[in-house]
Amino acid sequence: MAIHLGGNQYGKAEVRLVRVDRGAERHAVTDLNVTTTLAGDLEATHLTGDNSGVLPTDTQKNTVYAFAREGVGEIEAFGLRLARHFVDTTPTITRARVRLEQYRWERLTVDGQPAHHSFARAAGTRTATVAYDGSTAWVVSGVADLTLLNTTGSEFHGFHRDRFTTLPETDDRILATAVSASWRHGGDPADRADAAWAESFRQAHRHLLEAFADTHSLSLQQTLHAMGERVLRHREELVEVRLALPNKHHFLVDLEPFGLDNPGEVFFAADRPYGLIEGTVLRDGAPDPGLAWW
Ligand SMILES: O=c1[nH]c(=O)c2[nH]c(=O)[nH]c2[nH]1
Repeated sequence: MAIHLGGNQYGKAEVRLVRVDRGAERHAVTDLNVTTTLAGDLEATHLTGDNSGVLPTDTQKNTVYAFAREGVGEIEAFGLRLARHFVDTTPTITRARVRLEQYRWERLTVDGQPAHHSFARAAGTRTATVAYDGSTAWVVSGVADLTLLNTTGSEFHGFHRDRFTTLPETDDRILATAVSASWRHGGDPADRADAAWAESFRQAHRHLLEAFADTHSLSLQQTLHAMGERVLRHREELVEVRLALPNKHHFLVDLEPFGLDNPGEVFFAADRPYGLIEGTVLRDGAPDPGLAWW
């Protein structure tokens, strides 16, 4: 019986990095969770324990910290620098993927003035995944855990019913979700400036929020499509948006046993189970994704 090694990759998961930029005016903080993943000619280590081609995961972790000494900047650009370094300087490594999560810190204000060095953790995580194969780089940016809620403007009715269906139809419900969204950049991201990455993120994030707020929803699926479509309509550098939207159900509480009505005011917020609505919205003619979703 012949047995052979299949696909494989390795790296350091969840390198927690906090960088303080000690500006003369005020400090800034960058708080990251970085995962590096390398692949290439690694058969020897798997088959014989010959580790001569293995760049240790410990070294990968050290590289993240050492590169941060020079500054981090926007996570997409930081990921590109790391991915290029691993492939371009390690003979056995032909592909690298760097995943970055950025936890957001908002500056405090004191007496209406921005604080010099004090911050509060803000909701939502900014994400980026960079892949590089020695010649081409792919970048996907995104957000995770962005919790949104509409108190009205959401309906759900006309759905298929069978003998197990009990869900009442509604023309007015709470719509709440925790957005995980990733958007793929088209073109060559190689030499994009930090300012361009920052603006692209800011605007994509804004359009997601505005689409959620603006869409009169007949289903969370429809809202998902509206969110992806709006990002692509406004951001020509982006070609694909993938969304995962948990439906954070809010059930109207029956107050009749207490002789009370409930005109859409008192809800039970269930945490599980939840509907999970996932989908991809693409620009027509979007380029091949290559390793973008690796
Ligand atoms: O927006 C929704 N989409 C569904 O597919 C669904 N299913 C369900 O029970 N509630 C909802 N809401």
